[in-house]
Amino acid sequence: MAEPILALRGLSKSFGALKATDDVSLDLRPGEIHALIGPNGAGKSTLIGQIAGSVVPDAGEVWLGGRQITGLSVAARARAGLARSFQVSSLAMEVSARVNVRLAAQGRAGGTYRLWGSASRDSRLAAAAEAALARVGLEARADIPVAELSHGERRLAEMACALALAPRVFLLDEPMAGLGADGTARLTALLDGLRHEAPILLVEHDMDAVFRLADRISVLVYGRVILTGTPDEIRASREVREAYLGEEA
Ligand SMILES: Nc1ncnc2c1ncn2[C@@H]1O[C@H](COP(=O)(O)OP(=O)(O)OP(=O)(O)O)[C@@H](O)[C@H]1O
Repeated sequence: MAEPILALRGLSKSFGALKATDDVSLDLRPGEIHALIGPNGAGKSTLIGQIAGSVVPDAGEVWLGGRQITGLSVAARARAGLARSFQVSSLAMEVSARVNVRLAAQGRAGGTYRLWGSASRDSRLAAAAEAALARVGLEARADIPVAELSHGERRLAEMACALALAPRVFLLDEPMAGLGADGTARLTALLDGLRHEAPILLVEHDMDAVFRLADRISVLVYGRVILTGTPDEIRASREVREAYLGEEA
């Protein structure tokens, strides 16, 4: 079996007496979409925070490509190849998607704004930005201020920013939230192809999207992974149905 690109080992985080995540271990393998599902308050966002570096775990380790990154800052993890997006919009609203995506590409290449970037470097970054915009299908809307884009288009612009980072892993926290049927269909098609560029850890409440996209699903309940399996295995589990899926399964 392929080595995992992202490996979580025994991640725990308590807030006072509440164990938000409790000894969570899971792997993200090359080419896969691994969905993390669970009821409200199960600890999904806390887990994503521990992976991305915004939440400091009480115990446990995060490994990326065979390197332990548990002690690294959010920025250092992003540079190491973790692209987190969604839930909180990170786009600059007053400028275009193209400018946002170019800034993301520039951040990846050299940190902050540089006045005198070399011409070849600039054209490389511009090409990376154009490729990302094309990949999400936003070329025709790329010069409109983000504030004037639809909600679904903003999600695609955020994905283009993440793509411009050429990440090793995508961490997506409820990307379908607030999208209509068209937006969900567009984003589902995009994510479906994206898994081959970098594997995706997907936190999502939209069960149709999860069961359509996921290669494997982990079910988190009260901070613990009660089962990891294929969509069919998750559907067939009585424990999961009782704990979470109810009549939806
Ligand atoms: N900073 C914090 N301080 C105190 N409690 C917190 C904090 N962050 C999260 N919690 C609590 O930890 C538990 C897990 O929350 P978390 O947001 O990780 O769950 P979730 O599975 O992402 O939920 P949802 O599906 O509603 O987004 C909840 O009971 C929440 O109230």
